[in-house]
Amino acid sequence: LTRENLQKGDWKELEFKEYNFNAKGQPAEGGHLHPLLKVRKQLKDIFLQMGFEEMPTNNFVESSFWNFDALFQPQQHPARDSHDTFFLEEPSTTRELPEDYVERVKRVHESGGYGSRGYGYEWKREEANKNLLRTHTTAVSSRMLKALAEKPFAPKKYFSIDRVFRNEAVDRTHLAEFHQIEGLVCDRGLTLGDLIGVLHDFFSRLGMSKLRFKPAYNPYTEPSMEIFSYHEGFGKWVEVGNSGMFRPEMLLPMGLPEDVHVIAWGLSLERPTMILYGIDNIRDLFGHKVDL
Ligand SMILES: COC[C@@H]1[C@H](c2ccc(C#Cc3ccccc3)cc2)[C@@H]2CN(C(=O)Nc3ccc(OC4CC4)cc3)C[C@@H](O)[C@@H](O)CN12
Repeated sequence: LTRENLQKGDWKELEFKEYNFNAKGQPAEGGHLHPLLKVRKQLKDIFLQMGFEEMPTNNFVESSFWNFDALFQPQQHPARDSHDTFFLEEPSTTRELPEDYVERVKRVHESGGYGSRGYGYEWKREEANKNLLRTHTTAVSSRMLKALAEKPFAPKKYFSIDRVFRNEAVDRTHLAEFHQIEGLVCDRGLTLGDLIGVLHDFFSRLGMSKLRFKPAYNPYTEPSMEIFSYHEGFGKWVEVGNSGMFRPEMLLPMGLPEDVHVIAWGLSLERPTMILYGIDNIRDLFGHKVDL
């Protein structure tokens, strides 16, 4: 059969096989939910069962003020460098900030207060005004805690699961973005023991009952702890997250009562998903088809 004799209509002379309408068709491939979304739902259900409320995380763009300054993260901290953070060209600066609160944040960075020595550097407003892609969902936590401080105090339990962006070299296990999971409990008189207790409760619901804690450092939490869990499958201890108590230099400028403490912890969505689904290249989570 060539294009010419097809066009000429010679096909009419040809013998065609009868159609067999009883032949079975190709089995249709069923769809399937993306592994990340299944693990996200599983974690959201755990938080809801523990009585946590979800925080509104639908703003990927954030100001350096809420992402760093409000968390008492100093302006010269390496994480605030463009090597680690995606700053926006347009709109490059944030429209408005709560001026009275900004004044208290400036002061606590420069000269401390509330029992803190501060950092003793000249804090710059233009640095705080810079817009960026949020580097952690802790930026949302700071907004929520400030909002809490504006009302008569009532204890709260919040969580968030959403995308965060880091200007990092991408490789087999790192992309420029990942999903951070964060939980926090805000109440009077909370202690490190309460943090350890809520971590045991949370991670046991993920099947991780043996936990170990290691002292760590975050600019916005003191004390801080890395969280490890014994993974039966691998027969070794796996780092499953980070945690701590937000510093007074973060909470008191917001206007929260002095006896109110906040315990918080975080982990990623990709790590557990890759382990639970045996995916060893993070690129198999995004982009092309995942062969399950
Ligand atoms: C730059 O990325 C950091 C990311 C991500 C992370 C780390 C810290 C936080 C945080 C926090 C925080 C601390 C204090 C107060 C508020 C938030 C959030 C995400 C994971 C956190 N990690 C992580 O998710 N590990 C993990 C979690 C669950 C899991 O479950 C498996 C079924 C068994 C397995 C592993 C720990 C490491 O993977 C770490 O190397 C990578 N971390």
